[in-house]
Amino acid sequence: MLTPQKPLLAVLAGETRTPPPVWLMRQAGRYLAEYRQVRSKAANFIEFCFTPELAAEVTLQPIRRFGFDAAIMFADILLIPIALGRKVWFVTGEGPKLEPFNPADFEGLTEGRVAEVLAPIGETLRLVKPQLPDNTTLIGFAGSPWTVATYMVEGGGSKDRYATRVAAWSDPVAFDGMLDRIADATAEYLIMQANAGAEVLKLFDSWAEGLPEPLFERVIIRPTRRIVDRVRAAGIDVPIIGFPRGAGTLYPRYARETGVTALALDTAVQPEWARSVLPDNLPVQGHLDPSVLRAGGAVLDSEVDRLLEAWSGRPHIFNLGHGITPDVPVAHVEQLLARIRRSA
Ligand SMILES: Cc1c2[nH]c(c1CCC(=O)O)Cc1[nH]c(c(CCC(=O)O)c1C)Cc1[nH]c(c(CCC(=O)O)c1C)Cc1[nH]c(c(C)c1CCC(=O)O)C2
Repeated sequence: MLTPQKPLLAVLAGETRTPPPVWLMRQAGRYLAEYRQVRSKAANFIEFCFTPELAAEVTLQPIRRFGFDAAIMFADILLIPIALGRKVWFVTGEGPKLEPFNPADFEGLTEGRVAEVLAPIGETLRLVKPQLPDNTTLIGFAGSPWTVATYMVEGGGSKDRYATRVAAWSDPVAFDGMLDRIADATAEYLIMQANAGAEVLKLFDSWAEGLPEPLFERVIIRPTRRIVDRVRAAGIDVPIIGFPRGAGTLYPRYARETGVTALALDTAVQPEWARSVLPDNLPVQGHLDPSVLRAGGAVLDSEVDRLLEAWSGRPHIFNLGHGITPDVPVAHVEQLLARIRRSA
C-alpha cells in the first residue's frame, strides 16, 4: 500500500486536492506576537538567522498556531552574499544594507565557503524536522541570482534596480560571471538544505519584474536553469518552486525553460490567462493579494473564493502573491484558513 502523501507534496507531484494545501510567504514574522518576543532575544537580524534554536522556534510558531501545510525554514535570501564574502546588515525600519559591489570584481567573491558559513541553517532544518506534524512539509529556500545580485550591486533595496540593469547591459561578461558565482553557491546551499531535511526548495526571484525578454533570458532563466541542473546532478529530486515575481507574460517561458517543478504566481497574474498558457499538469502556487488579507471582512472571503474557483481542478497550493505584512491581524489569517478549509 502506498503511504498517503503529505498534501503539499501530493500537489507538487501533480495531484489536485480539495481544499488545497495552504501556507503563507513570510508566515514566520512580525505579525505574530510570539515571533516579536523571540526576535527580541537576538542582537540583530543576521545573528537571529544564524542561531538555530531561535530560528527553529520561529519556524514552528505559525505551524502550532495555524496548522499550515508547510513550514518554511527561517532564514533570509541575503545570507548567500555573506557566504561570498560580502558584509550584510539590517537597519530597523530601513531594511537590508550591503557594501555596494561592482560586478567587475566578481572574481573576488569567495567560493567554497557555503558549507562552513551556512552550516547553522542546516542545523535549523535538523531541529525543525522531527517537531513537525506528520502532514506538514518542510520547505527550504534561497534567493535567485538576479534578485540577490540587485541587493549586492545597489547596496540594499532599490526602487527600480536601475544600477543593476545598467551593469547587466554594459558588462555582460562580468555580470554573468557574478551571477554564475551566486548560482553555484546557491546550488550548493540548496543541496545542503535537502540533505538536512528540506522536502521542497523554493527560489525567490522577487525582482524579476520589468526586464525585457533578452535580459530576462540571460539573468533569470539561464542562472535559474544552472541551479536546477546542479541540484539535480547532485541526485536531489525534491520539488522546486520557482517564483519570478512580476514576470508577467514571461512566466510561461520561465516554466518551460528553467526546469522548476512548480510556479509561484504573483498578485497581478490573471488565472484564466495562466491556465491557458501554462502546461496543464504544472502545479501552481498562488496568489492572494496581501493587502486583501490586511483588509479582511467580506472582501477577504470573496477573493479567497475567486481564487479557489479559478484554480479548481488543477494542482494548486494556496498562498499569497507576496509576503504577509506585519500589520495583518491574526484573526484575518484564521478567517482565511476557515474559508479555504470549509471547502473540505
Ligand atoms: C527580498 C527578500 C528578502 N528576504 C526574503 C526575500 C524574498 C521574498 C520577498 O520578496 O519578500 C525571503 C525571506 N525572508 C524571511 C524569510 C523566512 C521564512 C518565511 O517565513 O517566509 C524568507 C523566505 C525572513 C525575514 N526577513 C526579514 C524579516 C523582517 C525582519 C525582522 O523581523 O526584523 C523577516 C521575518 C528582513 C528582510 N529580508 C529582506 C528584506 C527586504 C527584509 C526587510 C523587509 C522588512 O523589514 O519587512 C530580503
